[in-house]
Amino acid sequence: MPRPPSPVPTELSTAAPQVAVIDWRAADAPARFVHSLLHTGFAVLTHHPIDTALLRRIEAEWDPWLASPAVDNCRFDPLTQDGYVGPERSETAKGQTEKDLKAFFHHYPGGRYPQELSDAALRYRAQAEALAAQLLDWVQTHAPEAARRSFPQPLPEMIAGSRQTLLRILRYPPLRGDEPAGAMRAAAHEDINLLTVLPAAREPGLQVLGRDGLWRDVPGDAGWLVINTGDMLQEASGGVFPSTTHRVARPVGEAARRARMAMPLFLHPRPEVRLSARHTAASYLDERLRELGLRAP
Ligand SMILES: O=C(O)CCC(=O)C(=O)O
Ligand SMILES: [Fe+2]
Repeated sequence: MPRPPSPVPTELSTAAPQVAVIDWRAADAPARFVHSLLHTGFAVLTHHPIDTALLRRIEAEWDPWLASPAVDNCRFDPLTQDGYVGPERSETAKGQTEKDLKAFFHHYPGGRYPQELSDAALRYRAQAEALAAQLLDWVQTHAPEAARRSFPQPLPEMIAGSRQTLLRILRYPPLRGDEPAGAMRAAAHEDINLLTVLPAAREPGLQVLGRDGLWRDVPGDAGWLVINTGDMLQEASGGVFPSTTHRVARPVGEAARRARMAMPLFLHPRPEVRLSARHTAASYLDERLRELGLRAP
């Protein structure tokens, strides 16, 4: 007797959409990329044009630099928003109480850059910015009609000539064991900008919050590129593109003894660009930086 078909497990029928892994060179990459952003806020690209040897070089020189006294010459300036922020001052994500277990350096075009380091991070920045602009074109072309009607101007025009795009080089130090119980490497948060380009870190930890309320690891083999939408794209699209909550989980076991490096590029419009009836890019950023404690209230 043939067996009756087994019922579809409920976990499957209610499963949140998965982050798509897409070959950047494929003819259908733009449409699949935008589809994944719409449904998960994230997409992962393989075979992309960013030089991965350059990324390894940046890790090798910035890992010791971010843990050295040299950072004292380049501390964060709240006016220019660039420079080094140490673990003692690090961000407190919106709605969280513990500081993140991380140190980072912010770089803006024409801004400060450690003179003792090579220009590897600047060369990566140029590559990531060019790719981000291309991906924003993909979003504009394949956005649903409702999002396109909502954009106050075409997305590529919002970034033309922008000097607000931020390169952040992050070092999450090895855990010492005395960290506050609730502290994460990066607590649950959303990014503020339009799109984020994030080369997959060599250490695990990046997780995305699904619509079902479950945390899932973002697929991220070495050499892959993680892209996510930020609050500004959500705002400009009238909520059609979600800005998805993500975090970097606190490591356990062997991984806790290793530092983790990451280098997201946050694509920002020019400050005067209107995102919605309520906000320009500048007013939106200002509100969010105050919440993060990176600008005086
Ligand atoms: O370290 C990572 O992989 C992600 C960092 C991140 O989400 C951020 O800095 O906004
Ligand atoms: Fe983030």
